[in-house]
Amino acid sequence: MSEVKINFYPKEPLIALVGNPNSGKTSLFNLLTGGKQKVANYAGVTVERKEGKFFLDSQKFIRILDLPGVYSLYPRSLDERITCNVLLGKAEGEKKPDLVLCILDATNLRRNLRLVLAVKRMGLPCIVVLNMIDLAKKRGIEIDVARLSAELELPVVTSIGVKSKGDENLRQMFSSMDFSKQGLKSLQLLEEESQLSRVEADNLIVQGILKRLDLDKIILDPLSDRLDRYLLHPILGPILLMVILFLVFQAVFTWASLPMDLIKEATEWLGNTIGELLPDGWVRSLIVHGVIAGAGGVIVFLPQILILFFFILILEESGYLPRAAYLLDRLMGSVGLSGRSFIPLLSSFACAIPGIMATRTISNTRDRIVTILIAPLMTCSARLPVYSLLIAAFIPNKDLWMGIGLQGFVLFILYLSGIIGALIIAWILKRFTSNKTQMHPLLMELPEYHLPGIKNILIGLWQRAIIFLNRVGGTLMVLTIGLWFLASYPAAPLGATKPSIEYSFAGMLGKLLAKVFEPIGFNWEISIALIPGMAAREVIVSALSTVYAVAGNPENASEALMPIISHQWSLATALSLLAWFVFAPQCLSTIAAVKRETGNYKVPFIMLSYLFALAYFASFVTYRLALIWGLG
Ligand SMILES: Nc1nc2c(ncn2[C@@H]2O[C@H](COP(=O)(O)OP(=O)(O)OP(=O)(O)O)[C@@H](O)[C@H]2O)c(=O)[nH]1
Ligand SMILES: [Mg+2]
Repeated sequence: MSEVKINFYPKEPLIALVGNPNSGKTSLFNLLTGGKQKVANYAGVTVERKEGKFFLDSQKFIRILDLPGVYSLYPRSLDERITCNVLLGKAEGEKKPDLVLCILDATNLRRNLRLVLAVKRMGLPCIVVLNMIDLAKKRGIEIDVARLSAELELPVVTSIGVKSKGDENLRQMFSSMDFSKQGLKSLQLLEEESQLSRVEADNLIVQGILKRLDLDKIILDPLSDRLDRYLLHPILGPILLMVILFLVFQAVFTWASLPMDLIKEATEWLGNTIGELLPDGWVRSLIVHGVIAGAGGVIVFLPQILILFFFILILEESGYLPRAAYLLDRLMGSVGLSGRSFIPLLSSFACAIPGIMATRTISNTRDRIVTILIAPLMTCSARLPVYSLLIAAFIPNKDLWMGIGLQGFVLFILYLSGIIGALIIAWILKRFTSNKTQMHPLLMELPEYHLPGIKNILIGLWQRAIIFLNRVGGTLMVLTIGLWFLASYPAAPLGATKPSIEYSFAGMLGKLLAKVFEPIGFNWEISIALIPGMAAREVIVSALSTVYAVAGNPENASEALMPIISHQWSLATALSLLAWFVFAPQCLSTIAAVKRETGNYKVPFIMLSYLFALAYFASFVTYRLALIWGLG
């Protein structure tokens, strides 16, 4: 039977937001539609098309599409192709837009105007939006909007993407427009020319316009210039980058301790109170051992995740991140990657999935696949609870030097191990895959420094918290309850001498698995917890809480996990488990995302196998060395 594809296009008018990367399209999209898409101060943040609604009145609305930024309409990478396909009406399941909003960075008209000419040439109705008009004014760039509109033969409005009523002019324009097909006049199509001459011709046209509007002087931002003299200095720059990262990890431990203690006390209190209220039996065991011990064990790490993201968001919004890419370009080049891979790898510190999606900005396929393969080695936020638990239980909280704590230092080393591992793997992959394409030098735009907006940061943190809590309430809860069941049944036989969990399904399975993991120092409790931990890394924390709660002393049901493991495990085991989590692919959604983004099973299969092998090897070496040093 052949498949019949039916495309259903909603009848509402469709507006597409098009513009150079980092010109503020997503900021405006969020303002117009009330959306909460990711905004950050570097090129290539948006890599998918996103849809939202703009309501003209209580019933009528316009559909608005946010698109990846493009420099031209000759796509080089996957994300640029998405935009071009939408404009050409070739995007799957989407009609040709009825209107295009060309979003321009008003401080850089020279580059931005070229795209307007290209869009105009496509024959789509178009409105030009001069965004970042606040920055332009501050820098003394005065744009005569009426004259620009006359020059372009297009309507022009100004906007501020970061101010709450910054989209007012656009809203007014929408409300006065007739969105019927006849109401939107298409622009005249210019005749076809060869590509090169067209680029040259466009440059001349833009130059002419700028000259007539008295805007042909290049006015740079003096502050960005001055800051870059230090932050991009060949020696000082990398040192400052290291210091910044190091301080972030210190803060993750020191700032979080108070809120973490509060959450810990609250969960213990809740566990004990509910434990006392409920009669002894399976319901009490499920709620206290399964739900409260499991979820409480993980929620306690929320403050650390938020502190980490607070810094990441500030670095993103300020415009420092692409500078870090620039600083690390040579290092990345030495292992065969371009600085283009930096932003996707950096996104992977939040979670490998958006990182893998961000590889769409990499035009070279081999580079893209290598970046996808090493993305899971960047320490994602789901590892933080695991690292944090083990560090707090096994690494003494003492000062190394001048207020620098040992715990923060170990966390820094763990992050670094992932990065070094990734660089080594990239280098090996480069040796074994033929690379016929030439290395391209990094051509990346350095945006100007902005003061991060409080609102954007708060929205970003809020979203992170929601993602984390949803995972705790969803996947984690289901798996924990499942594990509680396996750990509680079948019940121990009469006259049993050992803890009941040892007679349960989980106990039996754990003992079987322990044979595989014994050489790297994992006991059967860890072995069993690794299985639900495949769904998501932080699940191992709740799984361990549940396993030990079920196995533990029923009198003190909600005893915290930390003191238990620090008693029962050797330091060698803890270090080995840390090494395991640096490398192991304990995340099924990442594997699924790789399959989706590469379209085949080969890459996810290679990823799973090499990561497991690497993790086992790293844990084995760590464990054996620790034993030799007498840490067993
Ligand atoms: N001062 C100022 N900053 C703005 C304005 N509009 C956006 N920004 C900032 O500019 C940066 C880029 O904004 P985004 O909305 O992510 O840009 P984008 O065009 O969607 O970028 P890509 O998705 O990478 O193509 C962010 O740091 C915003 O906070 C504006 O009008 N004024
Ligand atoms: Mg965007």
